[in-house]
Amino acid sequence: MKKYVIIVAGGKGLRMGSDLPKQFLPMGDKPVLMHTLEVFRRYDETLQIIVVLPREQQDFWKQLCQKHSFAVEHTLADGGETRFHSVKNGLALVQGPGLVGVHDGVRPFVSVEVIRRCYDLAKVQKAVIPVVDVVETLRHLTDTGSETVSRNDYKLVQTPQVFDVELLKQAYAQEFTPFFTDDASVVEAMGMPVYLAEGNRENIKITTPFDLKVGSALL
Ligand SMILES: Nc1ccn([C@@H]2O[C@H](COP(=O)(O)OP(=O)(O)OP(=O)(O)O)[C@@H](O)[C@H]2O)c(=O)n1
Ligand SMILES: C[C@](O)(CO)[C@H](O)COP(=O)(O)O
Repeated sequence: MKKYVIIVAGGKGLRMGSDLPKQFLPMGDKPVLMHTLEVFRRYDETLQIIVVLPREQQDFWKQLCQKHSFAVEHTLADGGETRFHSVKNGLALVQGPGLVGVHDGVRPFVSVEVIRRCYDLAKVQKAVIPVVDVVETLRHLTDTGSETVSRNDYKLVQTPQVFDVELLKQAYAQEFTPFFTDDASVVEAMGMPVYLAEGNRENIKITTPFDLKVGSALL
């Protein structure tokens, strides 16, 4: 069965507040995005990797790849206005049946085991996402204040989110709404169930300078 991953790195990184887009920030000996691609290549030599980057950053990325002698084969797609539009641009390069994962370029600490688990389960379940437990107490904001809710009723959602190709293409043909904050929400909007798999706690999304410090410690 043919397998693809769309690695989205088309955002602005506003919360990082750095001049250099966060996917290119160095972590250890190489940029964040290279770490991410390497985990997926370790998972599967034959996986077709599609990286989504803003068009104006693509030449810079190619220069970085040369500088680091980065040999993980991939194709490039143009970033879009939102994550939804970036995924849609990547999906346009996916031809033929199979499984397609969507992964945030700024989640370099996903484990090979979690990637494998999600792709393996998706062969049967068609739509699989990695999740982890909430480890802190959660409060819900109400009109009058706030109230404790049961954390056992919630999960934190990670990527890669893996789908049957046809299903994800159908889902992404829908009109965009701001409610679509991940790929599962897009698939669910068609009335399709999403299967939860165990993620890994280190699989953080590098969003703020603090996350970058945590990431450097995790290397
Ligand atoms: N138009 C967009 C917006 C986001 N992303 C990607 O989606 C992932 C998760 O988004 P987030 O961490 O929020 O990245 P940014 O949107 O870049 O960050 P911010 O919200 O702080 O600007 C990132 O890999 C980001 O590059 C994307 O490909 N295209
Ligand atoms: C897809 C995601 O990483 C799952 O947790 C998350 O929803 C991305 O949100 P962002 O606002 O685009 O960072």
